[in-house]
Amino acid sequence: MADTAAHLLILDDDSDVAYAAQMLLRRRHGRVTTLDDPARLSSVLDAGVPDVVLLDLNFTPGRIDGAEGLAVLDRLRTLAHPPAVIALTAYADVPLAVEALKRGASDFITKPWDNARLIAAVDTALARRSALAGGAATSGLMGDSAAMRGVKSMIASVAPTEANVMVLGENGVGKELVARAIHAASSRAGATFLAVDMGALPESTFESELFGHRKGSFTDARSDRAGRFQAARGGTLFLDEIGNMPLAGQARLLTALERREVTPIGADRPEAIDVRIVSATNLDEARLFDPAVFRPDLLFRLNTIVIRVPPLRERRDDVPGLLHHYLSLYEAQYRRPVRELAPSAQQQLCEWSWPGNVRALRHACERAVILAAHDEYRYEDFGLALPAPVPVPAPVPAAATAAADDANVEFRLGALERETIAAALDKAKGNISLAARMLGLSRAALYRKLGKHGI
Ligand SMILES: Nc1ncnc2c1ncn2[C@@H]1O[C@H](COP(=O)(O)OP(=O)(O)OP(=O)(O)O)[C@@H](O)[C@H]1O
Repeated sequence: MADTAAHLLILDDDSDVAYAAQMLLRRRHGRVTTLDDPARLSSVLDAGVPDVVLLDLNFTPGRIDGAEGLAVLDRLRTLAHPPAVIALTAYADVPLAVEALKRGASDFITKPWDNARLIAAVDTALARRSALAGGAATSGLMGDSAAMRGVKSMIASVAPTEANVMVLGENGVGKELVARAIHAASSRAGATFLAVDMGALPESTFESELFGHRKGSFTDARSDRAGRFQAARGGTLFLDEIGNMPLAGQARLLTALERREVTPIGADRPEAIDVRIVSATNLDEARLFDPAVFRPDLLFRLNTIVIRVPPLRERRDDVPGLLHHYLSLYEAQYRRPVRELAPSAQQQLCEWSWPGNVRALRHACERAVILAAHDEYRYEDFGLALPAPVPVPAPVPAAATAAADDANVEFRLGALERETIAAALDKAKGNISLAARMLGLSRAALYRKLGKHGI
C-alpha cells in the first residue's frame, strides 16, 4: 500500500522519463499521473489539483530557455491551492533553476536524477506544502504571548544583519516560519529563499547536491548540476534538520562556510558563495553541544545568533488565536458552516500539552472542521484524547458477526499504530526524521499519521 494518499503529476514531454518517475513514485504515493503536453493541463486540473507537480521546463525539442515550463509554473501559482512544484531540467542551468525558485517552485532536480534524491525531494515538497497550507507563510507568525513577542523582536533585530541564525525548538513550533520571516525582513527578500532538509540528503550525493558537479566528474554525472549554494545565490539558504546530518557531511559543510566558497565536484576552481545561512534543529541543546553528535566548530559558525521558539505548552496564551485562525481557515477551505468553539472545549484545548505543537493544533482544527456534528465545536471533535483502553472481548458465539470482528481489528490496529508512533517519537526524543526512520516511514507519511492520531 502507498505511504501517502498524495496526488503527484509528472509533466514531461519525454514519455520514458515520465514513466520511469511514475514507476519509482507510485509505490509510495496514492496517485501518480503523467502528462506530456501542457496544453492538456486544464483537463487534469479540472479533475483535482495535484499535491506536487514535477515540471519539466522545456517541452519543444531543442528549446532550452525554460519559458514554456515557467509559464506553466506561473499558471499553477495562480490556483487557489497551488501544488508544490519541483522543476526538472536536463541542463543544469543555474539562472533557470533560480528563476523557477523565484517564481515559487519549491525545489529543482536535474535530469538524469538520483532516485533517492527524487524521492526525498517529493517527500520534502509534500511535507512543506502541508506545513504551509495554513496560509501562515503569508500571514506570518501568529501569537502575541510574551514568548512570541520576544521571538518577533529577535527576528526584527537580526533580519537586517548578515549574521547566521540558528533556530531551535521542538517539531512543529514554527522554525521554518521564523526562517522565512528573517528572509522576508532582510535585504535579501527579493532573492531566493531555499530550504534544504539536511537530514534527508543522501550521503552518496551530499556534496553534489549542495555544491554541484561538472559533467563527467563521475560515472553518473551526465550533465552539469547546480548545487543548493549556487541556486540560492543572493538569497537565504535554510538548512533544516541540521542536527540530523552525519559527521562527514558536517565536515564538508564547515569547510564551505569557513572558506566562503564551494568547489563543484570536477571543477578546477572554487566559486564564492553569497548566501545567508539560517539553520534549524529540534535537537535539545545538550545533544547539540555533544561533540559526538555535532561538531563544535560548525556550531560556532552557524549559531552567531540563536532564536529559541518555545513549545506551545509554554505559551498557552497563543492557543485561542491559533485555534480561531485555523478553524476559520479550514471552514472556508472545506466550505463548512462557521461554528463557535464551546468555552469548555477552548479551556481544555488551552490545557492540552500539544506535544506536536502548532502543527498538531493545525491538524486537530482540520479534523474538527471536517468531523464536527453539533452547533459548536466540542473537545472530542479535535481527536486529542487517547483512545480508550481496548476492552477484553466477552466470548461471543462463533457465528455472531464477522463485521464486528473486523471493526475490532481495525480499532486495535489503530490503537497499536498510535502507541507505536508515540513510542518511536519518545525514543527519538521528538525528532521526527529519526522517528520516521525508525518506523520505516517517510517524514511526510509520519506527519500524516501524526495528524490522523492527533499526536
Ligand atoms: N506562530 C505560528 N502562527 C501560525 N502558524 C504557525 C505558527 N507556528 C507554526 N505554525 C504552523 O505550524 C506548522 C509547522 O510549522 P513549521 O514547519 O514552521 O515548524 P517547524 O518547527 O519548522 O517544524 P519541523 O521541526 O517539524 O520542521 C505549519 O503549518 C505552520 O504554518
